[in-house]
Amino acid sequence: MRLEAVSKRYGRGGWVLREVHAEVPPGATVAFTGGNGSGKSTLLRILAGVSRPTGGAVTGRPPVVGYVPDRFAPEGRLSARSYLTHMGRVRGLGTGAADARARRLLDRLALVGGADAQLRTLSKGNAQKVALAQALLVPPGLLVLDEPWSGLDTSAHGVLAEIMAEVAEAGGAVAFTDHREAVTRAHASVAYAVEGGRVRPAEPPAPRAPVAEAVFAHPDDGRVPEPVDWAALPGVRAASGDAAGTRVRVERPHADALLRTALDHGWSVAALSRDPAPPAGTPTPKTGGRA
Ligand SMILES: Nc1ncnc2c1ncn2[C@@H]1O[C@H](COP(=O)(O)OP(=O)(O)OP(=O)(O)O)[C@@H](O)[C@H]1O
Repeated sequence: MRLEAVSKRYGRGGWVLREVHAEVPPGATVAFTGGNGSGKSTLLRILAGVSRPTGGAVTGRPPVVGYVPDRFAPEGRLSARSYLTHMGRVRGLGTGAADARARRLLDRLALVGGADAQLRTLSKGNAQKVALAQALLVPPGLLVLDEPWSGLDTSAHGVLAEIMAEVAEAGGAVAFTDHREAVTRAHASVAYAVEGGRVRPAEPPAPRAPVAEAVFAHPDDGRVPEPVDWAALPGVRAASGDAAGTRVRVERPHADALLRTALDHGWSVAALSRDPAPPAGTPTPKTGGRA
């Protein structure tokens, strides 16, 4: 997907984006970084197709787009599960398939209050989990995430990183914004800087190193380890919890530092692999169908 000389102004206001050139290729994870008001959200809305550029062209947008806006404040008595099932049907799934997919996603994201929580009762972070689930009901060819880490709890950070990696590994493109350099470096394969409505390629993130995978568990002596924001540590690609413990994929040059951090926080190393298999359950993006 490509933006060519894209410009945007709202009504008769000043130019928010000027002559933007950017590429979001299949399999890439593209970060747009910049200060408040620089135009990042406007750019992501144009990428997602929910806002039209005033000038220029957008080409090659995949047919299935998942979009998570920076703010999602749903109203209403509908439960998260019913809402997602409805949205799944709007996206062309049968009721059974939509419901099953909704429940699996809400389980994976650990929606507090469960799938039957009413939308209007959700906290910011839990509403964001519903927005993310909605974007993934049909595996997207393009996943657009506006400040996706803000508001999410630590365990969801890991799941989000894992989901982004899965979409890219399945050949989809991911575009996201974040203010933090470390997050951009850990998760992006391509980066652009947005400043005053101009967009330029940022210093390319370090080439992707081979990964190792560690599983951290509670020690046998009954001590409770301190929480760690695994996804924010240097080189961490994904972190998630399962029956064995917390599973963290990290670029190999950062593996020793990760182990030190885990041990310093009272975690026990339950397993370590220098050559792990790709993540299970990698979805295949649809190349046709409704967006
Ligand atoms: N719907 C709108 N109508 C008018 N002006 C808007 C609208 N949306 C955004 N703007 C203006 O466009 C500019 C860029 O806003 P945008 O939200 O794209 O920036 P941002 O980089 O995402 O900011 P932040 O990091 O604070 O979310 C701002 O000056 C903002 O006031």
